[in-house]
Amino acid sequence: MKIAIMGAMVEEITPLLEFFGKYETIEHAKNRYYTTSYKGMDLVIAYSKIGKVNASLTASTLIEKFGAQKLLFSGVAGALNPSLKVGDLLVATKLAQHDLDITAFGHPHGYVPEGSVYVETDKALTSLAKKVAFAQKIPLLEGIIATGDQFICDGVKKEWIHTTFNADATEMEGASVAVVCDALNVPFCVLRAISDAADMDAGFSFDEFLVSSAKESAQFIIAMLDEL
Ligand SMILES: Nc1ncnc2c(CN3C[C@H](CCSCCOCCO)[C@@H](O)C3)c[nH]c12
Repeated sequence: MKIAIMGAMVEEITPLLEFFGKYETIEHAKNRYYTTSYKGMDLVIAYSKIGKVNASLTASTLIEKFGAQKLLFSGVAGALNPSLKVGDLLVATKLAQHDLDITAFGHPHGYVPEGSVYVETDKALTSLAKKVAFAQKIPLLEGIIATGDQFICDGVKKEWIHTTFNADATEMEGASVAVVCDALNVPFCVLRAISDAADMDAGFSFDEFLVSSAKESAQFIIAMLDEL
């Protein structure tokens, strides 16, 4: 079984590379792909760089070039749900693009013809995440993620995304990974640890908690590998 583990920023995969210790590095399309093996599984690890376009390229490459049969995304996110605090873990049940907008033609936010507002994650992977959380007595929220090519750092935009998509968290890559995995029929999950509240203090909070929250998400992903 070949499993891809993907992040957007180097900080989101560094904890993984440190855990696995030794790996091969393959350069491709201005990206680096790290291959290793773990408990009989072939792993390919990469960070895409920030944003939906970068994430789409990396997710596609992980599947089409490296043959990933499942894809796990690990990273951080901004909280939209007021009950989510820095360090809390969220596993996505479905994801939408909050900045995809052809509402001028009567379509809902996040929708384009032949598409859908939401893409659902793999139910088996989501329930595996819940099982791991239960076993480790870690609170894990199952929720909706709204993705867009913007770092959200003001209350008005935060509330608009929260309300429009009933979203629990926001980030900049998950929904594009979802579209790619759905189109290529690869089971995927998106796991995020909260780094900020997507409000006016988000930049400072993100800077302070990126590394610790990224590590939390990565450690949870490793715990999921042990149960895969
Ligand atoms: N509130 C928020 N709004 C949108 N996304 C997020 C995310 C999730 N990731 C972090 C990173 C955005 C941060 S850019 C930082 C650049 O620093 C580079 C140093 O200059 C991008 O990959 C999405 C955490 N909080 C968010």
